Amino acid sequence: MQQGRTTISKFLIEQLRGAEDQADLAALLIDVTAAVKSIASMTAKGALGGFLGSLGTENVQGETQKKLDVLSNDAMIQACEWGGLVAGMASEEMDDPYTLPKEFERGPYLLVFDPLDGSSNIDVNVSVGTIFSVLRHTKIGDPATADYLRPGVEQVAAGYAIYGPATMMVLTVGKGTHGFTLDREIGNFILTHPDLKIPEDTSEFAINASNERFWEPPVQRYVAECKAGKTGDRGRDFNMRWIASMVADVHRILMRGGIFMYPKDTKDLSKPGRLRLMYEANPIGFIVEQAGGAASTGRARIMSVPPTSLHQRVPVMLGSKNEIERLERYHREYDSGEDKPFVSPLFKDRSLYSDDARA
Ligand SMILES: O=P(O)(O)OC[C@H]1O[C@](O)(COP(=O)(O)O)[C@@H](O)[C@@H]1O
Ligand SMILES: [Mg+2]
Ligand SMILES: [Mg+2]
Repeated sequence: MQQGRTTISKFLIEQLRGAEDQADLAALLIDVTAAVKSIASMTAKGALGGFLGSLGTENVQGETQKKLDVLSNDAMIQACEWGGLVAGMASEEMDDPYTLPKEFERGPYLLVFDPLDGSSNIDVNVSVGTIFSVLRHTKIGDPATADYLRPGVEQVAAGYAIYGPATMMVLTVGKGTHGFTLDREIGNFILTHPDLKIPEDTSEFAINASNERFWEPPVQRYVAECKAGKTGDRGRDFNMRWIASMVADVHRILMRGGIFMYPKDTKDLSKPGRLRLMYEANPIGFIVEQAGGAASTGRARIMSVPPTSLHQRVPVMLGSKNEIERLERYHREYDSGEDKPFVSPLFKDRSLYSDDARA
């Protein structure tokens, strides 16, 4: 290894010095990096690996599973089940929590993960990722589902890997958010982006605009104002991006600011959002907050939402603080009936609500 480079293990030992069960937590995170390396190698092989395509099975949320969803899930389990560091694991791809085989010692942590985030992108060779969250398990014996249902504020660590042109891991143990890049020649993650900070202001937003007609009015108001740019209330132009891999959108936000929204919509009233609280919103929320950003449902801090089920969905708005605060204000004004009837700034002069129209 070259002199002066900080490996992920060295970094973790330093960050966790003095913390409870520090060696165990560092060891668990290193096990996660082993899974990430094997997922990175599968995704990098693309069509040559025979890993692309669907399996023809569905996960608990009724989504068709890709081969790589299941292989990535297996990679996480294999890397983390044997070391005596976790008491159990739960994932997007498993209906119920995973119970460790009898022969493995139980450890002090619960690991919750989305093994492959953005997997609809895998067949088109666009960046995907893995998201994980670590909670403490204090009880004796194998955890029940209820033991996993803890709010995001109780996470002791969280992170994601992004399988892009470079494979990176971004993580937090509650002392800032830090990024590591996989050096494939030595097979190790090297600290390349210490202490990431999301700027408080931004002119870039990410949302799947095809759902616009299903959004609530505060989100419609926010996006319409961004789209109106210089000609509207915001007085400046905004840029929009949507990768459809949350990790990739969030990674951009950590690198240069911005906000990401997957709000509640009325497309399917049984779902209060698209993203899952336990293994998408909470870990990413922790990372974003530790980088100085904010993560909200529009009405509450994501990490304060009490989980009621393992695969619970939640509205997500996160990134540059001042924009998230604005979105929360729009929700408050809407809920209290304080805001004026929403009119797209694009049509202000011609709308029924404009002074001209009323005259
Ligand atoms: O296809 P849509 O509706 O734009 O949703 C995209 C969102 O869904 C997700 O792909 C959900 O994650 P999974 O791929 O793990 O199910 C996010 O990564 C992404 O932001
Ligand atoms: Mg996901
Ligand atoms: Mg997934």
